[in-house]
Order: sequence, then C-alpha cells, then structure tokens
Amino acid sequence: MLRSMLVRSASPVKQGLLLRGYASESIPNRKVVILGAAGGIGQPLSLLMKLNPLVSSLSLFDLANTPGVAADVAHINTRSQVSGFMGDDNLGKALEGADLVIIPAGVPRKPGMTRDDLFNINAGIVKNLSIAIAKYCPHALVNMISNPVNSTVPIAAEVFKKAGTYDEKKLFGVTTLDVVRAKTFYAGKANVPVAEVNVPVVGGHAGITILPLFSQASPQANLSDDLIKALTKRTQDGGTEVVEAKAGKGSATLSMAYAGALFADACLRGLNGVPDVVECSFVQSTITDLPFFASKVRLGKNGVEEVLDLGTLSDFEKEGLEAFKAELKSSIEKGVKFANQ
Ligand SMILES: NC(=O)C1=CN([C@@H]2O[C@H](COP(=O)(O)OP(=O)(O)OC[C@H]3O[C@@H](n4cnc5c(N)ncnc54)[C@H](O)[C@@H]3O)[C@@H](O)[C@H]2O)C=CC1
Ligand SMILES: O=C([O-])CC(=O)C(=O)O
Repeated sequence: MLRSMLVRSASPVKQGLLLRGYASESIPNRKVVILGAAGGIGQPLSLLMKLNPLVSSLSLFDLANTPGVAADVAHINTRSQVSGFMGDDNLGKALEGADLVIIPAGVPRKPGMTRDDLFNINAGIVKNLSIAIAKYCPHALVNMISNPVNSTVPIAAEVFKKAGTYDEKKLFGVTTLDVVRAKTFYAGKANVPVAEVNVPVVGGHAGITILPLFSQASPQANLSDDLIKALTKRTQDGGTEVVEAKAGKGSATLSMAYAGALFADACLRGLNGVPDVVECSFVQSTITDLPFFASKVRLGKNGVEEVLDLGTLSDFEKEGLEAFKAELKSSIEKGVKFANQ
C-alpha cells in the first residue's frame, strides 16, 4: 500500500493508473481531515496522507501550530491541496465536506500510566470534536486514534446518537498498530518474510483487551505455546514498551502514523468501491456480547460492510477473550456514561 502512496508522479491520472484495484483513470475526490495534526502522530500522519494519491483535499486542524505544518506539507508535489486551520473558531471550516476524519487529538501517556489514565483529559476533547463532526460533516467516516480507544469510540457514538447523526458503519477505533506490531513480532520469531504475514488482532486497544490471534496467523509456523504466550504479551504491551523507551517524551507516534495511514487508506479504498478491503478495527459489533469489539471488518462504499466473526480460537485465545471481557465492558460503559452526563 505504501508503495502506491509513494508513487513519484504528481499527476493524479498517472498515479491512478498505478493504483491497485482501480480500473479507470478517474479517482474520486476525497477530503481527509486530521484533528490534532500538529502533534506527535499528527505531523507524520499529515505527511503520509499527503503522499496518498486517493486524497484530493487534506485539511489539517489543531489548536496551535497548524499553519506551519500545513505550509510545510503543502510543498510536496502530490495530488492533494492542503489547508491548515488553527483554533476552535476554525474547526467547522476544517471539517466541512469531509469524507474521512482522523482523530489523533489528545494527550499521550507517560511511564507508569495506563491508557485509561488519559480518560479525564481526552474524553472531553473527543466529545467536543465529535459534536463538531456531527454538525459539520455528519456523513464522514471517523477514525478514532485518541486513547483510551475502548472508551473514546463509545463517547463519539453517544454524541452522534444525541445529534441524530449516528451511523454505526462510519465509526472506527483505530487498532491497526496492534496488527502492525503482531505482524512484526511474529515474523521475527516465525522466521518468515514480514511482508507476507497476516495476524488478526481482536478485542480492544488496551493491555489484555488486545488479543492477537496467532493461531490464525499466516504463513503458519510451528511455534511453541511459550513462544505464542510471549508474542501475545509483547503485542499487548507494545504501547508500554514505546512509552518506557521514550521515557516521558510521549508514546508511539511514527509507527502509529504509519498504522493510521494504512487504515485511512483502507477506508478510502472501501469508499471508492475497491472490493475485498479487510482490516481489523474496533467497531459496533454483535459478534460477542459486547457492544463494541475489534475484529476483521470488510470496508465498503458506506464504511463497514461486514463485521467478520472471530473464526476458530485456540484454547489460549478463548481464555484470553474471557479474561478481558469485563474490563472492556466497563471501559465502554465509562465512555457511554461520560457522553451522557
Ligand atoms: N490508537 C492507537 O493505537 C494509538 C493512540 N495514541 C493516542 O493518540 C493521541 C495523540 O498522541 P500524540 O500525537 O503522541 O500526542 P501529542 O500531544 O504529541 O499531540 C496531540 C495533539 O492534539 C492536539 N489537541 C489537543 N486538544 C485538541 C483539540 N481539542 N482539537 C484539536 N487538537 C487538539 C494538541 O495540540 C497536540 O498537537 C494520544 O491520546 C495517544 O494516547 C497513540 C498511539 C497509538
Ligand atoms: O500505548 C500508548 O499509550 C499509545 C498506544 O495506544 C499504543 O502505542 O498502542
């Protein structure tokens, strides 16, 4: 996918000819908005979205510093027109006409914190941004990156319900970084080319709620139970590994920008009618008894086309699933309660 994002030509038609899944020369116009665009994730994500030939308009919003980021990114000779918007007074202008809104706005963790410790600050930020989305671009797809994802997605859903704009097919918690990590760690231990690896990651996006399904990994490798346990733990703790390594200077930004760009690209391909676009995401779901759940999702012209079921789980994975259900349920309820206060 990144190969298609990095095509050298600035001509959309020429780029379109090189794009996987596109039969005709015309690529639809798509406006992508990044809320929190001047932040640690926001800046590299802005760069990666500027490289994506599916984007015709890139709107960068933050409370401060967006003019500089926008001016910088705008000089790159790719298809999209870039605009920068700063401050809440300009949020509406940033959002109008959006096809896809990506939200990495909010504070990151410091060592010793859980993602839930971010709730007190980020819940309010996400609530306000969701109110604006409901008002200015109610039909846009929303990719929620801000943590705790297990609560911020339900917050956005409740805000949209209150505004009468909720479409469960259009709201996504971005869990792609868990998949990216699971693929990287698995490839290292299974000794297979990382580019060929697929690993579904289900559940949620915090600690034990992150459940990589290595029993369904491809290519298959004969890994011991102990190794599977260790890989599972490393995937669950991947965010903390980065938080500790950054020692107070934030959490994953570059790998998250990569993962966010991958997921946004999948959403855009789905919107554009490219068939068989499947990614894991935290969405409204009926595949378990929890109202939101991350699993493989087929993306289409209206967002979620199908939430795929979990498939066959190993005993270890079944135990993992049961072990986190109560935590995920309570994080979801916390978000719902906050939004309705
Ligand atoms: N879903 C995932 O897999 C991941 C999620 N994250 C989460 O992403 C969020 C952002 O992380 P970083 O970019 O590292 O943080 P950061 O602090 O570097 O950047 C956040 C940006 O959001 C902006 N912001 C704050 N309130 C805003 C508002 N009301 N409207 C618009 N912009 C606003 C800030 O000005 C700042 O530029 C955190 O909550 C972090 O936990 C981080 C990594 C992975
Ligand atoms: O760990 C964090 O706080 C950021 C995050 O969600 C991740 O890197 O997966």
